[in-house]
Amino acid sequence: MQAQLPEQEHQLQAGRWNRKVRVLLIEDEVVFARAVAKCLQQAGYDCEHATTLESGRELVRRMVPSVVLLDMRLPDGNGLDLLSELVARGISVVAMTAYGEVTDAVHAMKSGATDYLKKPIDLDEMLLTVQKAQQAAQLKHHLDYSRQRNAHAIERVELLGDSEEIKEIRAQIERVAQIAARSDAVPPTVLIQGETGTGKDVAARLLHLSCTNSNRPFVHVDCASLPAELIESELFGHEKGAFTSAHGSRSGLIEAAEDGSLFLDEVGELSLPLQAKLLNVLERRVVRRLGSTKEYSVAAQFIAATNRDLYKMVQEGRFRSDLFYRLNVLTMKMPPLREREDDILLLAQHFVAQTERRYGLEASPFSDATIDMIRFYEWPGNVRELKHQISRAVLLCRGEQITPQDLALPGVEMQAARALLMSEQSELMVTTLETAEKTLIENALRQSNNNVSEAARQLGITRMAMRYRIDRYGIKL
Ligand SMILES: Nc1ncnc2c1ncn2[C@@H]1O[C@H](COP(=O)(O)OP(=O)(O)OP(=O)(O)O)[C@@H](O)[C@H]1O
Repeated sequence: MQAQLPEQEHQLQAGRWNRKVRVLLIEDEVVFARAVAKCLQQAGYDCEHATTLESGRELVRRMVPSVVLLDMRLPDGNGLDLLSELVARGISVVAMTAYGEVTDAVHAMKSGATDYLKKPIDLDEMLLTVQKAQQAAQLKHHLDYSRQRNAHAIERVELLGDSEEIKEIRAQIERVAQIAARSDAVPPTVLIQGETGTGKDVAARLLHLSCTNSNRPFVHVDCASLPAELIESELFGHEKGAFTSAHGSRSGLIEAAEDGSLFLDEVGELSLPLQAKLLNVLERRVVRRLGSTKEYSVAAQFIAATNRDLYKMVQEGRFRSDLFYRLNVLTMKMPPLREREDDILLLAQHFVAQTERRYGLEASPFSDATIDMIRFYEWPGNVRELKHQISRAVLLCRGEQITPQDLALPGVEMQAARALLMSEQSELMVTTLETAEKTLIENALRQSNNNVSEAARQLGITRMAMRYRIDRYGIKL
C-alpha cells in the first residue's frame, strides 16, 4: 500500500531493517574504553565512544544509539544527569559503576537504567548485558510502534459514506464486533478485498477498534513493501545465529501484535513458502522464531487485505488454495469509488473541510462546473486519489470558489478544453449532457441556415421540441 507513513514510523521501520546495532560508550578512561569498543565492534556492533557527558549528548543526537554504556563518574558531571534524558528517548542504558559504589548502581536502576556493570568489567559479561539491553530497546520499539499506530488509528478512523455499499461494510464490521464480544475467543479472520485506495486500511483499523480494546496493538505489515529477504524474520522473529547477521534474538511482528490485531496488507504478495508458514500460524495459532524450536502462542486477530483477485491467483497456482479458504472466512469487498456515486461529493467535501482545518484556510465551496467534474471523473485511484486531488485543489485555490482549473484532473483537461471550444464560454467546464445538447442544436441550425424545421428533422425531434430547446438555451437565430 502506498499510504504515507508518519515520519516516526518510517524511522522505526528503517531502524528495524538496519541490522548493525548502534552502541554508544561514554567513558573517560580511554584505554579501558578502547578495549570495550573493540570487543563490541568485533561482535558486530556499530560502536562509538565519547569521554564526557557533553560529547556523549552530541553523539546521541548524531548516531541515535539503541544502547548506551554510561559511566556514572565523568569529568563534566554525573552520568545520572544524562541517564533520564536517554531513557526518555527510548534508549536502553547500561550504567557502569566503580567497584564498591553500590549507591550509584541503585540510583541508576531507579532512574530507568536497563542494567548495570561493576568495574572492573568482564568483557563477556559486558557483551551479554549489551545484548539483553538491545533486546529491551527493541521490545520497547515494538510496543511504541504498535501504540503509535494505534493512537494514529484512533485519531483518524472514519469510514465515511452514505452509499448502501459503505453502510453494508459498516454493518459487517459491527456484526464481527458483536461476535467478538459474545465470546472470549479471538475474533474471526477477515479478508478485505478492493482496488487500491478504496479504504481497506481504514476498514481494518475500524475493525480492530470495534473488536478489541483500543489499547491493544494494531500491527500493520505491508507485505508488498517489506524486502523479500527480510520479511520472514520480520514476521516470525529470529534467534541469535539463525542467519549470518542475526547477532541477537528478537521477536517478530506476529508476536508484537500480542492480543491486538495483525493487519497483513497486500497478502497476495507473499511468496508460496511464506504462505505455507502463515497458514500454519493461522491454523495452529503458534509462531516459531527462525532458528528456534520453541513455539509462542498467538492471540492476535488476523485481518488480511488485497487488491488482487486471490481466487484467480489460486487457479494460476500463485496463491495456496488452503490459505485462501482459511482467509476467506469473512470477506469484505470495498467497492470502487466510481460505483459509489452517493459518496463522491460527500467525501470530496469532507476532504475540503479537512484540508482547510489543517492549514487554517478560509472555506471555499466548489463551483458548479467543479462538482460536475468530480462526478464525471472515474477516480481510478479511488478515495486516495480524491483526497490528494482535493487537498491540492484547496491549497492552489486563489478565488472564492474551487474551480476546475484548481482541480486539474488527468484526462479531464481535454474534455474540458473541448467543452470550452464548443460552448465558447469563458470558464472551463466539462461536457455535461446539457452543453452537448446545446452544441448539437447550434450545429444543426448552422448547417440548415437557421431553418428550425430542417434542424429538428436532422436531430430526429419535433419542431416544437426544437423551439423549446432554442428558447431554453437562449440561442439567437
Ligand atoms: N470511507 C472513507 N472515509 C474517509 N476516508 C477514507 C475512506 N476510504 C478511504 N479513505 C482515505 O483514503 C486514503 C486511502 O485509503 P486506504 O489506505 O484505506 O486504502 P487501501 O484500500 O488500503 O489502499 P491500498 O490498497 O493502496 O493499500 C486514506 O487516506 C484514507 O484515510
